[in-house]
Amino acid sequence: MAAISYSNCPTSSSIRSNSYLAPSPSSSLSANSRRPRVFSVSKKFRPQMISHDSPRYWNVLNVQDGSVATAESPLATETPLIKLKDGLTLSTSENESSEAAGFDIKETGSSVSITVVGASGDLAKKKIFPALFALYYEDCLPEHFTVFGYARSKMTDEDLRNMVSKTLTCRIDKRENCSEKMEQFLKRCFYHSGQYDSEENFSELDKKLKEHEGDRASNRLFYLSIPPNIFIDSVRCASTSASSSKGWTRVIVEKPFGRDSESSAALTSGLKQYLGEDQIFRIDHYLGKELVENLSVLRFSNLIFEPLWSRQYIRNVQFIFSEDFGTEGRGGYFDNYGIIRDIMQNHLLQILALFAMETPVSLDAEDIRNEKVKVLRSMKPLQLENVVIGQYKSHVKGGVTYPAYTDDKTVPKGSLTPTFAAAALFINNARWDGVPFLMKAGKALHTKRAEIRVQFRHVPGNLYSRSFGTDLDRATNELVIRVQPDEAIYLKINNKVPGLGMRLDRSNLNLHYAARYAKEIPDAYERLLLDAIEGERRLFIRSDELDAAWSLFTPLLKELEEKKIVPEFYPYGSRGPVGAHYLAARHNVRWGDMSAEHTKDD
Ligand SMILES: NC(=O)C1=CN([C@@H]2O[C@H](COP(=O)(O)OP(=O)(O)OC[C@H]3O[C@@H](n4cnc5c(N)ncnc54)[C@H](OP(=O)(O)O)[C@@H]3O)[C@@H](O)[C@H]2O)C=CC1
Ligand SMILES: O=C1O[C@H](COP(=O)(O)O)[C@@H](O)[C@H](O)[C@H]1O
Repeated sequence: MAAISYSNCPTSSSIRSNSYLAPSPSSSLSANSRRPRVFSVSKKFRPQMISHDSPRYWNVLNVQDGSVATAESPLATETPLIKLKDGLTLSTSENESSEAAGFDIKETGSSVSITVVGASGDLAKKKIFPALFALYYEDCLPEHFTVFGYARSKMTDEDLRNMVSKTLTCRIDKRENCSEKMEQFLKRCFYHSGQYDSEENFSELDKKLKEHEGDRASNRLFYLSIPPNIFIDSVRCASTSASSSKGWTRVIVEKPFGRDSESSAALTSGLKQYLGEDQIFRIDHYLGKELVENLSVLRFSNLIFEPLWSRQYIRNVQFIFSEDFGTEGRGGYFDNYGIIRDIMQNHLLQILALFAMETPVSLDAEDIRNEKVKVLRSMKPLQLENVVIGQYKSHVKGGVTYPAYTDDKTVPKGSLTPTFAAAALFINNARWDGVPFLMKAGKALHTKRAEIRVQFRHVPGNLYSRSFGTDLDRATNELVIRVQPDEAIYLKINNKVPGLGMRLDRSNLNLHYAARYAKEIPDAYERLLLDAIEGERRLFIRSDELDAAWSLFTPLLKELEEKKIVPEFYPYGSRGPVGAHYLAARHNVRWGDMSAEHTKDD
């Protein structure tokens, strides 16, 4: 039966788990929620749970008149409430059996307040507030929600609204009622100025939050959009003075999660002094990108890919990230981290884990994260000989001078911090033994792009090998998942050029998102914020994943720093250090984005 949703939100988990591919209705539910629950009691309302299409929405049958209502599950709200349409709420003691559960009708609903800690900062302005507005525009936020900005800067509610309004867009021009929606959204935004280590200031925030929450069950989400050295202080103050007493409290933590294994472990134990692991949402925004989400769909819902997904057919896999701008404005932060910590250890490694994992038991967060962590734990720590590092230098092009990394005033002169790195990694398991997984990440390169390239093996005894000359690599299939920009999935195949002769050509079977779908793709932060509100942890990083990720990179990072390895300098706007080609060649790999036939379109 189709779920009846009272929300128009096109991206809520109810819709996502209810895809046309029709996974089993319970496929995205936690183990606890899989058992059908039957609630019955009061004379007036005798709702009976008949299906749960998502963790968030349950279809509830009124056994008296046979009508079906969509209810928000207590699992989603983490409060013992089942919210029916029209603001009615059934509260229940969450009885697991089919025994009477004791419903009691209250005319309230739960509220969610989202506090952006560090609201005056770059990320808040650039990503978080716009994502919240987009969710509001799409009707994805709960009916009773409030957004609070918190930072030291002195601002009024009105100042915050002015600041936020400058970055809000409806993403696509001429969307209906955009300015009214913006006004309505801004009315829900408030500001409180305070120190990050002041329990008193957080108590003041708590008071303001309570004024907005009223009698409702109150759920609170804190987004730590602040430098990492103040994460723990903020969490201590938020949890002791501003956590919810009648609902859930969750904290989204932004990267960097430490600089190495030790600092990451210290951060985790610091956070866990005040929060349970289930309250911590470690964000890696690459996991929220549409094509990264699609990776598992592509692999597990198409018969043609999964059988090929192993060392038997795949020669190598490449994860490529490039930006055509430098560290502009973020040099101070970047110099302490470098490209390996900024991009490889998190974004690219997370994609690798998703790419290489075994089929999870279900789409449950824990099942997926269990498989990802197994991949990470099967990998050898990175060796220096399998890494190339680079740093961009100044370059003059068309009369314009592009700066060197060290020209940034916030970067120490003579800094050896890499702005580019290439690496070869290996997964020591039966599926991937011997297959090089190459990563390449760089700033100030010739293009902005993130993609996954899967290069397949040669066709054994290829009948047409003469048509390819001596370069058999040109004849192999390559699957490209272009994460951004201009999202696409395409497969390079060999085909005959039409005509009477027998000439072969290479063509792309292309799923080009802009051509296939009229609808714009939501920003990663929208998906992740919605998931955090809904308690969906699949796209957030669990602490054991984080430990395993750091174990792979920490020895290398220490060696680079202790030996003061000098990066290879490459001109701003170039294709990066040539060392990356030698590294690939040593593993019999050619970078897919560098091949002679690589054109702008692919
Ligand atoms: N910006 C980006 O694109 C990305 C950022 N991140 C991460 O997100 C978090 C926020 O990033 P971003 O917004 O760029 O950070 P900002 O440097 O802009 O800092 C955010 C806010 O924190 C406060 N703050 C800054 N420095 C200090 C300090 N030393 N002590 C106390 N408070 C301070 C400031 O607010 P006030 O002075 O008003 O208190 C500032 O507006 C960081 O952890 C960053 O690494 C992750 C991915 C991308
Ligand atoms: O986490 C980070 O990501 C951005 C790139 O994100 P994108 O979504 O714009 O591709 C990168 O610029 C930044 O250095 C890094 O910290």
